[in-house]
Amino acid sequence: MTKVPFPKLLSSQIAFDIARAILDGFDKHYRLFRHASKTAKRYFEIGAWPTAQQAARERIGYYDRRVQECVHALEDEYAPEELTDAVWREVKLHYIGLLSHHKQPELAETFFNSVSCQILHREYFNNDHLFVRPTVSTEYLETEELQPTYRVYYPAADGLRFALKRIVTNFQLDAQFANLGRDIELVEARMAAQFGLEKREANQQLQVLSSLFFRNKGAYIVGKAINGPQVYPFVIPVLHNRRGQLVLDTVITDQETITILFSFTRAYFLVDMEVPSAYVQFLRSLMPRKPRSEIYTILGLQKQGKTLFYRDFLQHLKHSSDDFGIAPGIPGLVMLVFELPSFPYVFKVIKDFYPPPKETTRAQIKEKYLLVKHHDRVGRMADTLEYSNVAFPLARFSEELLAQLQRDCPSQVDIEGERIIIRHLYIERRMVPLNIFLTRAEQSGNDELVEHAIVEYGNAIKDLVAANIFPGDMLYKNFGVTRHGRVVFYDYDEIEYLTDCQFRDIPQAMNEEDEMSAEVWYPVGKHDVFPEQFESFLLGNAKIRHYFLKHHADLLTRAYWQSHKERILAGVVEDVFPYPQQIRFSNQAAAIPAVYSPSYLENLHNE
Ligand SMILES: Nc1ncnc2c1ncn2[C@@H]1O[C@H](COP(=O)(O)OP(=O)(O)OP(=O)(O)O)[C@@H](O)[C@H]1O
Repeated sequence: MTKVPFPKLLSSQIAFDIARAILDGFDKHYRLFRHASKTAKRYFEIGAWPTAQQAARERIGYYDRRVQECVHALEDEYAPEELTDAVWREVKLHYIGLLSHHKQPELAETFFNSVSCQILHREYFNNDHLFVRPTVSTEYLETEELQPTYRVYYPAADGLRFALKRIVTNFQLDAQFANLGRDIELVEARMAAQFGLEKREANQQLQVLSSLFFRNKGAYIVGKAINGPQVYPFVIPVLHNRRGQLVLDTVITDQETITILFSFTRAYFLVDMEVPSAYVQFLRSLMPRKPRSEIYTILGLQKQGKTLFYRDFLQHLKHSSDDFGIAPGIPGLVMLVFELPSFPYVFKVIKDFYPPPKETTRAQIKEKYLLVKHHDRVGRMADTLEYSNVAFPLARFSEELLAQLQRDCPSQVDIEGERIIIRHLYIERRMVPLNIFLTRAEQSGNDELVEHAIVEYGNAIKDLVAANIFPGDMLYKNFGVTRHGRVVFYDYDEIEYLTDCQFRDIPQAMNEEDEMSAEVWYPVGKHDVFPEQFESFLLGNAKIRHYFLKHHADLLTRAYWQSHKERILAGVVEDVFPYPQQIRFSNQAAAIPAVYSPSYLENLHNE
């Protein structure tokens, strides 16, 4: 490709118009995105859970729709020969100019890339034509903003209780609290005990993000307390009680629990943000180990998350020297999974052929992965990033991996000089496969760990059930254990909606021959599930069997599955708590100050 010199003058007539059209496309996208966050507040106030879930799902598709709209508009307006690379360079320069007062420049740059990648040829995918690196700074952007990103409260002036009350009432939720005064006292007591704020340093303050975080049936107040050099993150979940009144359910102060709340295994939050980069910066101060890419993603800005992830990946490649190889564990029948040991993610490529008993197609597998992307992942399904045409350095692929890719996924692999291009892949957080985790725990004689893993495994299945997901294949190899010891499902090709499954008891054998038969002698429909059968393929190991039956024997009964299916069909949206039950105020009588009378506690439990 001949290099076009940097333009001394912007001379293209159409470049400005194209830049303007792309930015208008982005602005429309972000307007609708913010609108969805605003309506989330209303749905929360009135408890319209199914509508809220539906709206959250729809929002995920907004971005691609706006990109397509913009691409079509440009293609309609301009002939391909007008969109030369010289023109596109000027488009980018105009675009940079247009972003100088923009509040979401990083997102607008990504939008520019998404549109450009559909119009330009691959050979122009470089920083002259796209934002391979960010150009417009997001630093201190919010100082120009009308609404501050976070509000500051000074407990020293009027007391912690008053500050907390103002924090909650400033959100102006249009719904009744059951007993806000009582809840505030509970928050105050726990914060005082855990943060030790009674020793007041001159800078003592509470900083609270100005918008609530909505997800499922909860709204979350996110902030931090500052006292001298100490910073204490906190999150206060606001929920509805059984009577539809609002309650402060707890205050989460533990860093790890806060990190899990923002985990890659959960649905995206809806947050009304004028300057998203300022939200990301604030959240990073609460969770310094969480990459910015994951924070953008959990805020529903998943394209930005994907862009940043890819930049981080390229940087990591540059600064590492280990080789890509097959991921440890039992190889998949439909996926070839590989890893770079120094990088905490795995890469999954759909194979070209699937041996029996798999009956599926590439399109069906992609559909299942898409289903998970749009569904509430309830902390139990890993989010995946989907990429097309990813280039890797060929020299860093182990021989075994290269041979397997060429054997199992020939349609997905192209070798271009020193690069190997994979046409389509999913990237997902690396976990320890549960089968490996259990074997290691057993070999080390650590029964507590085996029990923990089995309790978590059953809880993972139960959370999925509550979210209307039947995992299909529940073998341990299809689940992983996260850094925080949580068990998460990651094999989606056999996933079904629970409400599409027929849960059945194994029929009584009519004769001895059937009874003794090693084969299934009764007719089985495509969506039939026989929970009694789980025992034979899950509980071969005596220790695992013991712990499973101790904690999750109900999963082996048809009644369990059927009753949950009926609840979902009746329109019940189950509560799934993204934090431990023990820390809920209603479950923590012991931690409640003695001033509260027993009848007071009783009332609290009844709500
Ligand atoms: N996120 C992950 N972290 C670590 N290892 C993983 C991850 N995802 C998959 N693996 C490894 O790759 C293997 C195959 O992955 P996966 O179960 O997704 O493939 P599959 O082809 O759908 O499997 P199946 O044959 O059960 O349908 C797993 O058994 C596990 O060892």
